[in-house]
Amino acid sequence: MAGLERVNRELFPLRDISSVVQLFTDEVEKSSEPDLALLSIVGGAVENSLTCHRSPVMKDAPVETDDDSGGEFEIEYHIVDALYSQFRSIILGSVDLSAYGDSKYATRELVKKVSDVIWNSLSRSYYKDRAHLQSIYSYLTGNKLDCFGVALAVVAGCQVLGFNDVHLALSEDHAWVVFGENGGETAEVTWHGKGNEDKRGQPIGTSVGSLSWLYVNGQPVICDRYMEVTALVSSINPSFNMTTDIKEVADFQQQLMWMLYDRGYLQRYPMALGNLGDLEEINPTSGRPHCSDLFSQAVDASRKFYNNQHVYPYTYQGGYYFRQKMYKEALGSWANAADVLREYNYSRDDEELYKELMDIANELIPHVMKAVGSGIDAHSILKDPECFAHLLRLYDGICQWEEGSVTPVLHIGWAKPLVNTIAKFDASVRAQLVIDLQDDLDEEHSSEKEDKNSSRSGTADSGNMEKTEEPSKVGDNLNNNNYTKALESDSAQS
Ligand SMILES: FC(F)(F)Cc1cc2c(N3CCN(c4nnc(C(F)(F)F)s4)CC3)ncnc2s1
Repeated sequence: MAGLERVNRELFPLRDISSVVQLFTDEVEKSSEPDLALLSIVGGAVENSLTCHRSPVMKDAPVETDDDSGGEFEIEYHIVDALYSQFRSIILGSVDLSAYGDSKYATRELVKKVSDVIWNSLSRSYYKDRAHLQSIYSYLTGNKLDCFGVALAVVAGCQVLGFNDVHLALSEDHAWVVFGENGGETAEVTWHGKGNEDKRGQPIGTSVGSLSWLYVNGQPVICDRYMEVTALVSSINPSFNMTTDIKEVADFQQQLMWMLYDRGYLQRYPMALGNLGDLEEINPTSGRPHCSDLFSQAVDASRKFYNNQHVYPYTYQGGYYFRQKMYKEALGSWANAADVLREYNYSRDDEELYKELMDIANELIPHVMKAVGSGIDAHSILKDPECFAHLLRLYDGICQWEEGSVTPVLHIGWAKPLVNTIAKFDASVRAQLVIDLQDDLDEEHSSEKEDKNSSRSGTADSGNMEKTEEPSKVGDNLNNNNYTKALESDSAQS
């Protein structure tokens, strides 16, 4: 049954955010499942009308516009109805259901067919990373979708065909679908990254590739219809250009996210909690949890539902602390992010995460060292052994990420900022370092990476190094090898 009959036509034409929020609220509160195609079309229409021909407000100083220069959009019912019918007819017209048996559950062939229908109707060549390509509105009006948008459109297409077992599966940098009687089947439906052959139709690899962050060690966010609405709302993009956001779109997204949050649809979705935290940091909603609570809820959700295998909750949180100049807490979050990495092998599919860690290690931390180096910070980081421990835990986690990986992670570009950073810490702090040598340390080094999923999940927690029967005071050793000379010469230069 076409979703539009049930839509409250009095809301149209949609002229303000509250009417669009009402439409989304009606959809998630109605007895049957929310209609993904309808919501993606409406959300995309609002986003595109406000970001693609507007007078922008500066990203870091959203000005309250008393006139309605910011909020002007008008979405007519007949436009939404036409686009919705167009999507339905594309899907229903291309898929001959009789060819897929009479099972009420989707088959791999059916999922692949829907993916082909979307895939083959995309423009030949366009800049895939551009903003505003995530919605079915973009697909219908511009034949363009980004990687996430293709996956969402496939799930929406399967919903049109009546296969409500097909759901979105999300890692931190990829999307695929689950389907079948108990959702036990998986299938690639979109591409990933640049220059990689797509694997559409194939199940998610169980090979060594599945030890890469890209598939989050078998801990993806498996969506139900409501979490799929959360994913499409979370993918709303308020950017006008690299430096400017459209405040009305951010407000629109924020209000939708709180509506979904109140219904529990962000509870098992760490990145959505992180996105809402970012929005709240920029523009706090009175009476709502503080953004730092949302970042903590994202961390807790990853620990509770995903075996702490997600990295982004810690980098969302670390980024927040960094912006608030809470540098010790930032180092702690970044070290916790690196603890997650230990479980993974670095693979060429993990570039996005590599860039994130490069930025932390080689841009943000040097910035912290400069900021505290000028002595303004009384309880200086540089005299605090726990900060030093966080820093070492961060780098040790990156090293362990590299261990057993076919692709190296670290290179000289990492070593120079590292040496500089360590050199900034007081010698007295470095001398306090006691390395906790586990008895089985040498066995661990010889064991294959496969053991990663076994014993290592209990890695160092807050970096407190306990005394063991054979402590080796690294501080002393530092003074009689060329490592120290490197430190001294380097610090002499800086
Ligand atoms: F589907 C893919 F392939 F696109 C993978 C997904 C990404 C993503 C997301 N993102 C990606 C991470 N992202 C981040 N923004 N800041 C981040 C941090 F580095 F600060 F942690 S991570 C923005 C929102 N937000 C909600 N859901 C998803 S599903």
